[in-house]
Amino acid sequence: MSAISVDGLTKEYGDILANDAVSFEVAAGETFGYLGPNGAGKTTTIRTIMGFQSPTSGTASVLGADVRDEAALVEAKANVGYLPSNPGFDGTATGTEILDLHASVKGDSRRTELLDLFDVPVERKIRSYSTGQKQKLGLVQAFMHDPDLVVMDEPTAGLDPLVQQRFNEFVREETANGTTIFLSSHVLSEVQRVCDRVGIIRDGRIVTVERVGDLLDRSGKFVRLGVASDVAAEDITLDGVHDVSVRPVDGVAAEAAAGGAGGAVTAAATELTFTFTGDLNELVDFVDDFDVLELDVEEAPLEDVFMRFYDDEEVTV
Ligand SMILES: Nc1ncnc2c1ncn2[C@@H]1O[C@H](COP(=O)(O)OP(=O)(O)OP(=O)(O)O)[C@@H](O)[C@H]1O
Repeated sequence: MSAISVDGLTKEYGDILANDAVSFEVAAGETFGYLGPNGAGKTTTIRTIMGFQSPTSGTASVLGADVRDEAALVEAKANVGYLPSNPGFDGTATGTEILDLHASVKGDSRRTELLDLFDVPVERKIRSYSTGQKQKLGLVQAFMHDPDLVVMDEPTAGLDPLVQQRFNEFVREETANGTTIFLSSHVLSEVQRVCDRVGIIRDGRIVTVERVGDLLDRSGKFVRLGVASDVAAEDITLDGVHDVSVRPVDGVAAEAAAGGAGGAVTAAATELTFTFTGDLNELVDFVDDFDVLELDVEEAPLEDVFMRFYDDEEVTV
């Protein structure tokens, strides 16, 4: 049985089609990332699968309970943790009071362990919390009853890099222990660190659902190569190179890029940028023939990935 099954889910808000026949499955034990830019429809799907709003058409099930069957969903949700985006806790309550309330409904067998990990000032009133402290309280609340499935809407928003790293390790440990995790994000690199598979949504429609490794292989790398010679786009003859752009760099810039001190650099220099979908070993062999001043290899930006999917879609429609 899938932990989450979404089937033709459509949600309209008046004239706005926020989810358009969205379908995907999240297997039990999987960590699934739901990716998309602002306004793509992620929160709409999450709120619908959590039963906070009804679908216009289509359906979804959570731990086997159809979201349109209120009684079944309430029962299933005893085993689900949920972290909304920007959790809106009552500002006049303390963290402890919030956790006590949730504990009375679902339990809190892991409260102490999680508070040690995420370090929340639980004795203080929520209105004095920073954004990150509220988010950490939300994480403790989502996991403290040791649920089988945790659904999180942008869980790392507002977390500093150290806590983000702690969160990533924690998610990997939870997955290893068999918990199913569904999280939304608009940052591919973040999802890439913890998720097995991703679903990408744009303008309310699923663009792709695939394994993170496959997605990154198809998306390629963004390469910036600085060389101490005059190079044209046609000189980059390597398989897997796309969208080459060439910019001559003046002597001073070349010297700075090379980290050289003193003495003007007279040779021409070139900065090339391109997307690379080939074998990185071949890229390394290829650049060995140049006098390399700079080489950066990064994940392709998420927007480029989205654009490529749109291009693909246009071709096939
Ligand atoms: N209650 C609502 N009433 C009207 N329109 C809504 C409502 N909630 C969301 N929308 C619209 O539906 C679309 C999808 O919004 P949604 O919040 O699901 O996107 P999102 O992917 O979660 O975005 P973000 O990353 O910015 O949180 C947007 O155009 C949004 O303006």
